[in-house]
Amino acid sequence: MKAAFAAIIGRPSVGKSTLLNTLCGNKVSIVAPSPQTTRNTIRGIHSDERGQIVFLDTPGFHDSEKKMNRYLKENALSALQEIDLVVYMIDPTRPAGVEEKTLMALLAPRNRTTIAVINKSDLPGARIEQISELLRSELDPAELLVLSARTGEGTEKLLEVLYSHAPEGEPFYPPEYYTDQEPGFRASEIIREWAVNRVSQEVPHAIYVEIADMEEREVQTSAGETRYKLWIRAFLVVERESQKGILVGKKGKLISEIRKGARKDLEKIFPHRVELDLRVKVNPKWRNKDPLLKRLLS
Ligand SMILES: Nc1nc2c(ncn2[C@@H]2O[C@H](COP(=O)(O)OP(=O)(O)OP(=O)(O)O)[C@@H](O)[C@H]2O)c(=O)[nH]1
Repeated sequence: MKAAFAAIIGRPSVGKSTLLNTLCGNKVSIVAPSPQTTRNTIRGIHSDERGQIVFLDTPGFHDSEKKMNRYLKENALSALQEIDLVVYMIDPTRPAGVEEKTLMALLAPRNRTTIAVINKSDLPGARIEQISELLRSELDPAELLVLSARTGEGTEKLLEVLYSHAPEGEPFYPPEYYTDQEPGFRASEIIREWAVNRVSQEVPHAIYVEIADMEEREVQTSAGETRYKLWIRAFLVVERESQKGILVGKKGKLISEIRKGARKDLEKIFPHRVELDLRVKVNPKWRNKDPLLKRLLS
């Protein structure tokens, strides 16, 4: 089995998110808050019989050009310490510019395998030959691939190359973290935790969380790009009206605090922005209602 942490690095709009979506699918993958990575967040995971590649978001490299420059100046290469493989993406329809050269100089392989990927091969006007030459002279990557993250052409080959360079090892994350049921359960646990920690006496025991809806929605950014957000509609269910009043709080202050806190934590484990619609409702004596209890405990 192979297992590796890989960073996808490149200038803004080079196609990093598109590539990740193509490689890992858009399905919501939930990640255990595991200590495996400290400075990087997980953007996607690919697992199959070959092993597992965990794609990491390296802070700073993908923000605005301005932020990226500042980041490069501060030379925080330490963000790459935990990484086995670097996928360096380049857009052959744009002039290479200073940023690109700085990035290449920074990434020029030291103890790490760098795979150069020329994206957007489907576009006319892609100067693939010139960019390949530049990559060979400035970066000297272990592999050089041409692909289209959008159409998927060439992306299977990239996976092959990644697995061939990945070190031997057991998967970092068990596949059951990525099943369809799991995200709902984890989401309800996070919301419940925020609620029970904000109330006292008998109220915490009277609360359960019902996830009414959970879906990924496409959103168009102002730049006309497609992003995904996770939309969750959930209920905090209590036994009595008085408990509902406590949870809602004065002018809805408490429920709003719970919602905001839970949302932040949900965004730590889901790869998308989260929108949380959270309400309180009463289900009298739910604890005595056997079928419901069975469902909750099963
Ligand atoms: N034609 C074509 N367009 C692509 C391809 N890959 C990405 N794009 C487009 O390029 C734009 C930027 O893609 P993203 O995946 O958002 O780029 P990104 O690198 O994640 O961008 P940041 O999050 O800003 O760093 C989008 O409009 C994509 O649809 C490709 O292979 N071919």
